[in-house]
Order: sequence, then C-alpha cells, then structure tokens
Amino acid sequence: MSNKQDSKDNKDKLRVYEYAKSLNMSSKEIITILKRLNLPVNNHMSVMENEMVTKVEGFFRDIKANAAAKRAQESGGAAVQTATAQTNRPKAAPSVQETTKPTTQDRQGTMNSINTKTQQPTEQREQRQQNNQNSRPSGQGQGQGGQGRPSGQGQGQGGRQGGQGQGGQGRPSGGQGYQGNRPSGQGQGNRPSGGQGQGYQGNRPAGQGQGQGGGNRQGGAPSGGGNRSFGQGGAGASAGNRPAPASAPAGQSRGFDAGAGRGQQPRGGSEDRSGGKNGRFNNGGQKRFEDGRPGFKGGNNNRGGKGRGGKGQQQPPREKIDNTPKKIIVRGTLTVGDLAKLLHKDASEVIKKLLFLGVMATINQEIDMDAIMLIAGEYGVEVEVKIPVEEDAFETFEETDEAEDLMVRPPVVTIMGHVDHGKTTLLDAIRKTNVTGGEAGGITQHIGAYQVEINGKKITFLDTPGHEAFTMMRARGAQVTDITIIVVAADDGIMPQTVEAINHAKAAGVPIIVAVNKIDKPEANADKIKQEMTEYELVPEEWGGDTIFVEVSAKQRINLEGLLEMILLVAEVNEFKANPNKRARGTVIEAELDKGKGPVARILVQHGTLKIGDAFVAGNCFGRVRAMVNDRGRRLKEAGPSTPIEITGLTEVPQAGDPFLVFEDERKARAIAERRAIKQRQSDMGANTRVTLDDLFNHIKEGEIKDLNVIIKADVQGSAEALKGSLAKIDVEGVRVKIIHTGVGAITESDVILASASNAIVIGFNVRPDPQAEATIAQEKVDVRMHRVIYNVIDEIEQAMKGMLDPVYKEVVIGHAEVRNVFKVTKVGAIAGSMVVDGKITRSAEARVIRGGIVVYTGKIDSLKRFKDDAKEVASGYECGITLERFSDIKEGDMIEAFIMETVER
Ligand SMILES: Nc1nc2c(ncn2[C@@H]2O[C@H](COP(=O)(O)OP(=O)(O)OP(=O)(O)O)[C@@H](O)[C@H]2O)c(=O)[nH]1
Repeated sequence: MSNKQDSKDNKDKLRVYEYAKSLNMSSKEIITILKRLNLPVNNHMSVMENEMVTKVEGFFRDIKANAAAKRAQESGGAAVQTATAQTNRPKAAPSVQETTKPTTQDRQGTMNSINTKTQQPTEQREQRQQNNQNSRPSGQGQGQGGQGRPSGQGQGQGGRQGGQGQGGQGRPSGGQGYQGNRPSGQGQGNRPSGGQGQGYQGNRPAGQGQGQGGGNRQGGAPSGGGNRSFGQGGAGASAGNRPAPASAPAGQSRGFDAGAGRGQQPRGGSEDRSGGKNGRFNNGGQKRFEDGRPGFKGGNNNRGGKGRGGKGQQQPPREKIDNTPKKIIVRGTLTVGDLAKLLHKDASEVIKKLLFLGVMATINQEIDMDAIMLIAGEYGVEVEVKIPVEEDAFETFEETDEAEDLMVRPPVVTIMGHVDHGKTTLLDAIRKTNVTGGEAGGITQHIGAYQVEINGKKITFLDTPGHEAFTMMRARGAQVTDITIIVVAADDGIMPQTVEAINHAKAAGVPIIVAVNKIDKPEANADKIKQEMTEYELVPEEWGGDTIFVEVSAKQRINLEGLLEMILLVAEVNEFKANPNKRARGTVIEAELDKGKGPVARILVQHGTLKIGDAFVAGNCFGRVRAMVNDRGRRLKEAGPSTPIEITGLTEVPQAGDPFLVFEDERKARAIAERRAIKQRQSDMGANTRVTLDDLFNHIKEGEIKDLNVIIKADVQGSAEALKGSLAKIDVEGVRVKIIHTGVGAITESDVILASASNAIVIGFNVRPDPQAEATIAQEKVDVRMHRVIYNVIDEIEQAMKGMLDPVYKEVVIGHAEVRNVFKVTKVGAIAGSMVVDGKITRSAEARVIRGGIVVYTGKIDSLKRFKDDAKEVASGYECGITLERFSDIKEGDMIEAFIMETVER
C-alpha cells in the first residue's frame, strides 16, 4: 500500500525538468533561477515544491513588473492605458493567479496540471477552433495585419496556425481570429475557468500589457493604425469585429494582448504551429513567456514588433536572463538544431543568423565547423573543437606538437651490412666505448637496443644488426631508425647484402653513414670501397658528395669516437626532436615470455615519457608498466624519447614492431587491445578468402587449391619467424601451407577460436596452451601440436599435407589372355574361354577387351574360372574361363588385358 502511495506521490511530484518543459525552458535555466532565488535544487530531477513554483513565478512576475514599470515611465499615455488594461484585467480574468502570473499559457498549463489538471485543453481546443473559424472569414484584420508586417507575420502564425487563433493573426485574419476569439475571451472573462484568452492576457501583465495597450488603443481609436503590427492587426480586427472595442476594455486588452503577443514574437510562428498541432493555446503562452524572458527572445520580440510596424511604440529593452554558455565543446559537424541547443538558443534564431551569413539551412541540416565558429562568435561563445580520433588504430595518428614543445632527442641508429663485415663487433665495440657516467661496470643487458653517450649527447643503437630486422619493423609500419650505418669491410668490398642494405635504407629514406671497417687489416683499401660506393650514389664528401664515410676498426677500436661524432653531426643536421611532455608512444623492439617475469617487452620510447604505472596498449596486448629497466639493468621510474627499456606488466606477449601507446587507464587500454585483436583476427580471416588480381591467375591455374592453415605460437619471435620461413618452403604438389597467425607466448583461447574458425591447426613451439585454451581445444576439437624441434614440425606438417592429397593411382597391366572360344550360357552370358598368354589374370582385376588394336570394353572381371572352379588368379600358360561385367559381345581372337590401379607414393 505504502509503496503504491509512494509511487503515486512520486508521480505527482513536479520535477525541475517537467516544470522547465512546461515553460518551454531548459532545466538549466530553471535551475539557474532557483539557485538565484536561493532555493534548494540539485539537478533536473529535483522536485519542485509548490512553494518553489510560486517563487519562480514571482520571479518572472517581478521581472515583468519591473519591465512594465520602466516602460510605463518611458511612455506616458500608453502606460496609463496599460494600467487601465491591467486594472481591468482582474475583472475580466477570473483568477488572480492568471492575472498576476507573468508566465505563459504553458505555465498555466502546468499550474493547471498541478492544481487542477482540468478541462482546459479541451476548452482551449474548442476555443481555438472557434478562433480559427472566426478568424478566417474576416478580411479586415488581414488587410491590416498584412500591412503591419511585411511578409513575415502572416506567415508564422497566421498561415498555419490560423488554427490556433493566433495564427489567425498571422494571417490578417489573425487579428480577427483572435478577436473572433475574443468573444470567447470575453466569454471567458465570464467564466473563470475559461480563460485562455484571459489567461493569456492575464499573463501578459506588464510588458505585453503595455504593448498591447498601445496596440489596442490604436485599434480602438479611429485612426486604428496599429502601431504594433500584430497588436494592431489584432486591434484592427477586433475593432472591426467588435463594434465597441473601447467599451470592452478588458476584452480589448486581451484581444490586444494576444495580438501583441504574437506580434512581438516573430518566433511565435513556429511555436504557434506546434501549439496548433496540440490544439492548445500553449503557443500563445510560450510566446508570451518568451516576451517575459527578454533575455531570451527579447531581440526577436523587438524586431518582431518593428516588423509589424510598431512605429510609435518602441519597446524598451527588456531585462535579460542570459543563459548563453561561455564555451561550447564541438566534436565535428553539428546540425543546426544541435548547435542551437548547445548555444541555448532557438533553432530559428540560429537559422536566421545563418541566413545573414549567407547560409540557408534547415534545423536538421548539418553545418560545418566554420559556420559553427561564426555563429558561436555571434553570441560571443568560445568554441572548443575536439575531433574524435580513431583510438583503436592509434598507430595511424599522432598528436601534433607545438614547435616550442619539441626537444632534441637522441638519434636511433641501426647497423646494417654484409655477413662478417663486422656489424656485431662494431655494435659491441661501441657499447663498450662509451658508458654513461656512473654506470661504468654496470651489467649490460640485452634489451634490443642500448644507449651510449659522447660529448654529453646520447645515441641509441638498435641491437639487431641487419636489414631483415630493419625491414620487418618497417613492414609492420614501425619507423624506428633515424640513421643507418652501412658497414663494409675494407678488405672485402661491396657484397650482395651490402647492396640490399643500401637499398633498404634508401627505401626507408633514412640517412646513411658508411663505416669502412677492418681498417686495421693490412689489405684494407678504403678508397676502393669509396669508389665502389659511388655506384650506389653514395659519394664521399671529400669527393664532392654528401655521404659521410668513417674509417674504423671495430676489432681494434680505432676511430669509434669519430663514427659517433659523425652520427651526432647527422642527427644535428636532421634535427631529430620529440615532445617529452606527453603520454608515451613507441615501438616494441622485441618481446618474449620470460619464465620468471612473465611477458616482457623491449620498447623504444619515441615520443612522450613513459612512467611506472602507465596503462598502455602494445599491438593487441595491454598492460600497466610494473617495472622498467634500461640497457644497463638499472631500474627507471620514467623513460623519455629515444630511450630503450624493458618493461614488465603486460598480460600477453606483443610482437616486434608493434606500436605502443599509453592510455589514461587500464580499462580503456584493455578495451582498445581487445578491439584491435578482434580486428586483426577478422582481417586475418578475411585474408584467407581474399583473392587479389595478382593471385587470381595462380588460383585459376591451381584449380582447386588446398590450403593447410597454420597458427604458430612460439616462445620467442625468432623461433616463430624461423618456423614460418621453413613451413613456407614445404613443397607438396597441390597443397600449400598458409600461416594465418604467428605469435609469441602461450596458446590462448583466441588462437584456438581462430583455428576453429579457419579450420587451422595450431603449432606450439616450446609453449603450451593456457587453461582456458585447453578447454576450448577440447570443445572445438582443434588439432594442436606441441613441438620442441623445428625439424619435427616440418616433418609432421609435410606428412599431414601428403595425407591431404587425393590419392594418385597408376594403372599396372598384370597380364593378357587371348580369347580362344566363346560359350554363350543362358543367364550367364558369354564366357570367354581364354589362354593366359602373359602375366596373370586375377579375379579382382579390371579388364579391357582389345579387338584389332581397339579397346572395345573396359570394366571389371565378373568371374574367373579354372575349369568349373572359381579361381583367384590364373597364371600365364593356363586356360581359363572369363566373364566380364555387363559385357557379352566377346569374340574369338579378342585380347583381354587385365590391369590393376596402384596408389602412387608421393
Ligand atoms: N681485423 C678485424 N677484424 C674484424 C673487425 N671487425 C670485425 N672483425 C672480425 O670479423 C668477423 C666477423 O665479425 P662480426 O662482427 O661477427 O660480423 P657480422 O657482420 O656481425 O657478421 P654476421 O653476424 O654473420 O652478419 C669476426 O671474426 C670479427 O672478429 C675489424 O675491425 N678488424
């Protein structure tokens, strides 16, 4: 019971938003007013007690009263009239509330709904209808109205809303319509409840009262020239309709009010319309209300007034409650309606402003950023543009930095060159050459890259020499290297891999420094190297080119500083910079599953600063930086641009070349990583079915190709790559291996699901499935093979692939028998009495009959007999009787050739 009661109470409670809606205001506006009145309010759901409603209404009333007073002061006679009108009004208007309330019909509606919740709507509608009917017929009003406001008036209200009585005004008829109403208005005067017309006017109290007063007067007066457009229109009409307007002051004033109301509000048109639809008077009310809220539509009102020719009656500026926001946040384009909402303006107002800017737009039309800026500028509102970014594909965008935020960062260097030319020796020599102060003697740790310091400046070297790693990174979209060093042994010269390295560096557009190594060797000839290099457009500076050549000996540690200085010089010229004061972004250089630490990733921070505790996404994995160590094994709290570090705190093992970005929290990082993983899987699966033009011919040529889809999971990236390479080389006719996914770390549930969806087998190399994956494997019946030796994997796959092939058969002729006699036996057919002339004839063999060199039959042997007994086989030199399946046209002299189909080993 009590619950019911509660819910009933709840229902009966008036919430801020409901109240605001009833006034056609925003909750924010009401909240602002409530706060201004020191009334307790939290948000739009706060309950509006009756007392609060009263106070708010009092507030409106005060505003209007003030405005009225001002106007009264300013315009003498009119004021008197107004006063009269007002004093009259109470009589006409039965309810005090109505007369005193500054608000609108809407508001009344609300009040009604609170207090009485009654018949008004119906009554209104009826009235409205009357109005309409009344209004239409009469021509006068029109004429005047028409004159009053050039074009607009009729329109808005008139035309369509004619329906509403007000509309009536819109159209000339409006005036009349209204007055048509009047009668009822008056009638209402008599009937307390009736009162919309009155309510209407009642609401009007001050501002409008005045305006109308003026209007009325004029209407009433012989001169009748309505000063106020509408009011006048109305007045005129009313005058016309009603013989003695003056005698019915209240009525007039109302009539007027109404007229004025509309007249003043150009906007009214649209609202009227809606009102019209609802069949309520609310519109009128709204307009009034708007009048009442000068800040809101004051401008329009004024304009409207003028438009309608309110010559003499200049409306004094009204007080405004300015609820225009100071700043709006815009994400991309907006519709006019949305912009209007953001600006707390009427859409029609915005549309009008757009028109002035030369843009014709409807409420639902999208407007671009420029127009948004202009409109907001018109209201003095600041616009903050937030362009939403595709955070899932975070590697594709990068925050732009202001020039002043950028700071010089260490260059990142990769060493490339031919086998045995000394890459590794050089990397090791450099690592030892210069140890950052205070860290000498620190145990160097392999983290995929290291830093050295020379002349107080740092250089970062990627530890994996060779262009394969370099290009693999690049293929994965990671541009990590700033400078490449091409090592050439001075005793050897340019070799194939030297050329490849040059081409890879050039393709990446990365500056090249040539290190001519092994200069200690007696047979070293640096000039020969330089000469050869010119063929690849690498011309030494001393020969007029722009390539830096440095002669070094990695082994003897000769001129290593010279090389480092040259690196710094190139870096300086290229101005490698980054903004250290933002979230970290980088690239995974290596990653693995460490037995003790779990997944670890070696990362090169490229932008921003990575800190302990940062949540991040690396490829399709996510995590929170638990610990960070540098190449000296030193624990770091943060790492800036170009710093290589090893981090723990990942949930899975990412891949080398994966992009890395810090996000505000782990939840977001997880969500992004998961979406990236799904996307990747989808594209992996899509890749299976996708046929490119390049591929098309192969597909056609291969006819029905068979793919063995394979997913590789390995303990380290290197093994995964090695397996991938070896499997790709398996050559079994008609079948090929398709690696659909490779990864480092345990076999996960998502691997198994991918395998199941793409009918793939999973190869685990030195890794095991995790517990969830185990369950899914059983459920999905996925073939998972665990191996520790690469050779075994290849062998197993090769076998499996052979098994997939359709068996290939070869025909083997086993013997011939010559037909010597033919016996026809009823029900049996023809028996060929034959002599086996070579090989043998077996019961299970197939046979063909050759007559004069032509095959006349191929089929199966039906029976083979030796005398009367069935025989399994009959050897050469023996006679036998043979019948053939469904063939009895055998003739003497025919040769029966027996053959079998043998499977061929591949
Ligand atoms: N004399 C002399 N020998 C050198 C020098 N630099 C490297 N070597 C020797 O050259 C051989 C190959 O050196 P690595 O550093 O392994 O060459 P690499 O280019 O890394 O070779 P891969 O790793 O196979 O690609 C080793 O025996 C080194 O000792 C040098 O400056 N002078």
